[in-house]
Amino acid sequence: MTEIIQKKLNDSPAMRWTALVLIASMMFFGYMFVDVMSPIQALMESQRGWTPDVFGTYAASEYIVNVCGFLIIAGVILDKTGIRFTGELSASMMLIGAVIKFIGITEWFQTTAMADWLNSWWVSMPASAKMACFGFMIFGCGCEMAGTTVSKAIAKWFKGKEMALAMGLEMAIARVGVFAIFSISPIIADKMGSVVAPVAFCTVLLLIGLITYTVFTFMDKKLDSQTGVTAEESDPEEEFKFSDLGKILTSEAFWIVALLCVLYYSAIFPFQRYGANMLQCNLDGISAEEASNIFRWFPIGAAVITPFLGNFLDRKGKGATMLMCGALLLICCHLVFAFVLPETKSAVIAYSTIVLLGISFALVPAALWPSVPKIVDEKILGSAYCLIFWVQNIGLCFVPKLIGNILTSTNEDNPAVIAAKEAGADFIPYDYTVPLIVFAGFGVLALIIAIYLKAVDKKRGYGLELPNIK
Ligand SMILES: C[C@H](NC(=O)[C@@H](N)CCCCN)C(=O)O
Repeated sequence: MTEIIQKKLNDSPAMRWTALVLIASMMFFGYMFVDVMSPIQALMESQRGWTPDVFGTYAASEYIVNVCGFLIIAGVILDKTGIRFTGELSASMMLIGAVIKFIGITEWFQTTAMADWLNSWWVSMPASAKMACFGFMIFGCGCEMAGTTVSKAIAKWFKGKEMALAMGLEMAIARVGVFAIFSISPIIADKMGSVVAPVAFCTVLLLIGLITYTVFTFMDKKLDSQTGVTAEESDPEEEFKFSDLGKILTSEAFWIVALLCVLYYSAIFPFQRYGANMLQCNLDGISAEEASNIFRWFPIGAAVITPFLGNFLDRKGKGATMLMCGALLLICCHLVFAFVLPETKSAVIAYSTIVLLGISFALVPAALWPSVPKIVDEKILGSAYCLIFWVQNIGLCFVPKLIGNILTSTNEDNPAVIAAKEAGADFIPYDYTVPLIVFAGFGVLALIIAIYLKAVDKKRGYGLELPNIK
């Protein structure tokens, strides 16, 4: 008897890589929007009165609704409705949030009655900042939900194929987005003479992201029709149930990965906020722009290396070992920044440590996210990713504030800081030793958990050290 083997859409490399480009575009534009204001903080202060404190509140607003439980609901939505609906919902929320933020910072909005009312309470936060925070909260819900949806979509399209490479490429594309917006946001603001222009630009890009994801949903529908997955045919045994959430939360492997994730990323994304200033404080006589130029090799280094490590993971495995190496590198880098750089003030050491940190930022994400499908069932993968993001978001929301407080309190008696403040200097030479030790401390805990994960994997046989390509 002749068996007819039907080729599915994701069996074609061209089709599955096209799908990846479509979904990664949405995340590329999303990550651009996240950091659109970061390089124009000084302009926001002069044009809209956003002090560093206002900026801190604005940055935390991205995560606050997620931390309050939205990501748990997002996981249920993802597992109950699937990647097509959730992706569209996420992209739409990102766009709606962006539009609110755009309106909030326009010249026109500042003249409205609503702005007068917003200015009448919590007066240290200007009306523009309150509206921007509100928009950023909605955007943040969409962006994090999109991040988990994209991981689930890649796991679906690349299972048994180049899954880690695809996840690595998606993250690399997103990091290039951060690099790109750091470079072009000040140029657009300068050319158009307003902080509104870069935000408007990124809002339009988010609309394009919604369109690219919509195109992907048609491809995904076709894939489902080929694999025979339809709403009517779905097996009740295979359907997501609320009790599955309990299964995830009582799984030891889930908590190991979630804790590793929050500890590692707490020493990365919050550090990203202070990194350029830390370099300026530790290298004598360099400008903020020169410090940023050194620092931007960090996301770019990670972007270049992540796909190669993803490819290595697909073919050779060694995921748990990669997590350990990444955490170890992170500790070494933060300790070099804390103790070696202030003594040597060497640009070579600064550059090489930034590149090494970039390698760490490639090793851990490249191994962490593709490991999740190995420890949880596919039907609860969306919820698992969302719950991991939820635990991670708690760190991302509060660690920047913690580091800010530590930086302020450990520099209260610093003569150089006092003198610079008294002189009204633009640049304050902070001593970053204690915040950097705290970052290294997160790394030490992450390393201990990574070692434990490797031992658990050996005992339970999750296959974290095995290649993905079968
Ligand atoms: C894939 C992973 N993304 C995350 O961890 C997000 N929860 C946080 C994104 C931060 C920007 N808002 C990554 O980028 O490695």
